[in-house]
Amino acid sequence: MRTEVRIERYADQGRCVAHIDGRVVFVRFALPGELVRIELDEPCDRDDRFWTGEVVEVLEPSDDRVEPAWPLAGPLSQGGGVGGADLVHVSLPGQLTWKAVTVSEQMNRLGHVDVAVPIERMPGDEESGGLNWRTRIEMIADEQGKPSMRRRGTHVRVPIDTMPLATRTLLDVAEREQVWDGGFEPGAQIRLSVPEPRNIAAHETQRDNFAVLIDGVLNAGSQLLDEQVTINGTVFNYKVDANGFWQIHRQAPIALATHVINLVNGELDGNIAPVIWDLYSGSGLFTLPLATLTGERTRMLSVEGARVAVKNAQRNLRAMNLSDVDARAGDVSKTLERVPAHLSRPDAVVLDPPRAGARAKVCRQIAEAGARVVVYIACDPTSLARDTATLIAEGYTLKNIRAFDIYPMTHHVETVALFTR
Ligand SMILES: C[S@@+](CC[C@H](N)C(=O)[O-])C[C@H]1O[C@@H](n2cnc3c(N)ncnc32)[C@H](O)[C@@H]1O
Repeated sequence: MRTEVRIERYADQGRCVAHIDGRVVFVRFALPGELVRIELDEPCDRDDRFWTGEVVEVLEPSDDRVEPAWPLAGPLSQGGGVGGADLVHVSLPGQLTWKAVTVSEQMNRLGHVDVAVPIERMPGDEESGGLNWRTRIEMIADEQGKPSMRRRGTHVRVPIDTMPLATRTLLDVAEREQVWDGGFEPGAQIRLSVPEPRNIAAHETQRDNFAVLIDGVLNAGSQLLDEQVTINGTVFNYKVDANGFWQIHRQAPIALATHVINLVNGELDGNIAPVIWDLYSGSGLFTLPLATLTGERTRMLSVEGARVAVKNAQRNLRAMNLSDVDARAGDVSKTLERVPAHLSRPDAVVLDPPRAGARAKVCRQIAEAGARVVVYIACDPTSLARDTATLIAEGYTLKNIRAFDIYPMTHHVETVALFTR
């Protein structure tokens, strides 16, 4: 069913809100203030609490509207529908406004704090129009064995021969490894991971620093990738599993780790022997700089659920002779129930949980351990806002909050919040 609506405001998941006869409709590819014709998703029953739909025609456009730079990810009615870039119809400044409003709204609604959270763009993104930032991409092989993406609301797989959000280095590797030519098992998951070269000389001798994984199994390149991150002038080298977690935007590891270190150092106030926890620590992106760039005799506990990532974190720590870090594999909440005495009273806690957030139990465990400083890195502002309410109830104050646009063209945003008590 098609109908005309006036778009009111931003909602979640890259959608906006409109109303039809008092009923909420979540609309894809819309912008506040616009008058648009939408196609409602079927089924839309009288008893539904809300409906969803997508813009098919823009009658009165917003100033923030642009032609999609990647039409395949745009609206279905314009031949798009493959997902992966739900703000592709929004100008780059408009994307920052969208994210700033949604983060502030969530912090207000669920965290009960009134803060403006401007969003900071990553270096290079303006020049590349919000494209060419992903160091990791995933696709599915279609019936002909070619890389493809599924068109929303259908079983149709659209073959693709490029990925505009991928870095130029990744696209070069894909070309060289003839990934776009196909030859994969239909239905297979194809994942490419290509570290961003930070050092041109090293890059030339590191032609195998990439991975093509098919259904999680290495098909070409290396299982163990070399990532390099420079933080406040110090170079850190990381071994990372090609299947494991690593920040996707080519600039995110630098921007996030630098900000985290600066926040922690700003709060430790010259403490030369602090105890620091790094929770949800992955391969040690924050652990290594926290262990070396804070106090002279910093002692640390890091906790990560993925065993392979912990093995790599331990390898990364050994390579830097960092013996004062107890890098543990396990669930964060369970591990925090049995922390060795010398690490049990942290001065600062850094946590970077998955999308669902740390949840109330972990926030309370952090508070009970007596941490004065908490640095929370969040990929979902809704979870951050919920956990903010718990931390505030535990006596913390939100002292600083910044957000980073490490997912251009999508509604996703990374927020870093500093709490003190
Ligand atoms: C957003 S990533 C952050 C990793 C790391 N800080 C980084 O930036 O590279 C979240 C990590 O939490 C881990 N994780 C998820 N749930 C967990 C849990 N309940 N206990 C421990 N680790 C968990 C995941 O395996 C993942 O590595």
